[in-house]
Amino acid sequence: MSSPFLEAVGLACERDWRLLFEKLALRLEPGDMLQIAGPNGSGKTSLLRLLAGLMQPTAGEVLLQGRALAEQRGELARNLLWVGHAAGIKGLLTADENLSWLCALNRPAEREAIWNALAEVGLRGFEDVPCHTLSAGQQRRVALARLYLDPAPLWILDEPFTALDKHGVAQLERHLARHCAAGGMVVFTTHHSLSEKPTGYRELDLGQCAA
Ligand SMILES: Nc1ncnc2c1ncn2[C@@H]1O[C@H](COP(=O)(O)OP(=O)(O)OP(=O)(O)O)[C@@H](O)[C@H]1O
Repeated sequence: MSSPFLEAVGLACERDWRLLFEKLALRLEPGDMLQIAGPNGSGKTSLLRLLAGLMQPTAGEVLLQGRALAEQRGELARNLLWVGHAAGIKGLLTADENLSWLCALNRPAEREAIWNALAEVGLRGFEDVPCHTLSAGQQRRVALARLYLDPAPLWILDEPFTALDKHGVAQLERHLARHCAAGGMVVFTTHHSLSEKPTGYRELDLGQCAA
């Protein structure tokens, strides 16, 4: 039997000497969408950071295609797109410049592709203005434009719906569902309840896994 795309085994996470969760297991296969739920402070962001290889677990391990994350740098960058809670956007750079350098870290993107992605997220006409002049929702949209540029199969998204208006929320829900329908995978946190759930949708409630 082949390994799952992403797997967590016996995962424990301690922060500031507090055990947030332990013995946590999960598996992700193409088409899966996993929503991490739970109260404030239950460890949702911490779990996403563990799955993205940005933090080391207190116990257990995360495997990407059967191999420990820690052993995989190039594969990780090719397979995984991380969009954190903070939009990660530099205020002095334009939307175009922000996306150029964010993409350059993994897969450089052509200017035309960047402008098309910005149009997809409703930012036509805002490509060349410094991001500090954009609203919070528009800055979030700049960060989310990466979901139209990066072919990584696994998206790990921390509170992607934050600051989006109703139309933006609906559009992002559709885009995530389409990604899963095409064989991609999404792991995300949100306090928002999805109105569109693909077949592979599951929820993991950290409130129920508290140590
Ligand atoms: N950088 C850090 N250093 C030490 N402790 C941290 C750090 N970041 C978070 N924590 C602690 O870890 C716990 C879980 O935080 P985390 O951000 O993972 O929770 P969360 O479920 O995502 O919360 P929220 O719903 O408020 O976003 C909290 O008690 C928090 O104080």
